[in-house]
Amino acid sequence: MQIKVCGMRERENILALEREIAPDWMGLIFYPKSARFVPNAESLPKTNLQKVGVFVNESEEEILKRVDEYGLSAIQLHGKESVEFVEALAQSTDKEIWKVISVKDTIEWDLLRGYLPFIDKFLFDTATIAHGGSGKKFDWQVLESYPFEKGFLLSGGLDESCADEVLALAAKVPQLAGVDLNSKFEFEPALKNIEKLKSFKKRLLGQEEKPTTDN
Ligand SMILES: O=C(O)c1ccccc1NCC(=O)[C@H](O)[C@H](O)COP(=O)(O)O
Repeated sequence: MQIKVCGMRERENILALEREIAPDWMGLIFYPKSARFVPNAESLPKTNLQKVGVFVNESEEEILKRVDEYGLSAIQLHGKESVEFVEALAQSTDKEIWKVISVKDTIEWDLLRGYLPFIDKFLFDTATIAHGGSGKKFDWQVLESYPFEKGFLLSGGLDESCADEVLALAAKVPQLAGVDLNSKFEFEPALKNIEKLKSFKKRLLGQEEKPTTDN
């Protein structure tokens, strides 16, 4: 099960994330209206973490510029990007492309089919006017009918208490490849609580120490 920690920006916090959590992915948000917006590359520390850039209805030119500038390994499209847009982007880059699906109540699976040849993952997040970072969960039951082989990430309001529920869903839907953690693990926007992340990771990956008994 992969872990993505999204909305990182602060130098020492990123270094602590790498040292203490070593997630599979670190998300950098390039949507100017987000409170977690990353304005420039200079303030970020050097890190070996794989970076995914989060974009909302951004132009291909701007996305590719950020890919080079920030050394992104993946591109997360978090707006209303069409299949045609994603196809063109896939022809211009060898980086992973993740398409976000914003979930209200139901998902029309057939509408997603067109993205499949051009993306590496779907990411399911809660629909919100701000596009992301809502801290709200959607009803994960809709994912139980996920019809594709392609892996996906689960996002939207995940918190410390979710680990068992995530594992239960993964047992039913093995395409669930990982989780995306954000606002429920923050002291303030873009400043993550490393201890909370640590305890969630232990629970999710089954490394939690079991209490010992005396007999
Ligand atoms: O987090 C933001 O501020 C944000 C704003 C606009 C578009 C995307 C944004 N975040 C992208 C993510 O992938 C978040 O991790 C995802 O929305 C879940 O956030 P949360 O509900 O806070 O766990």
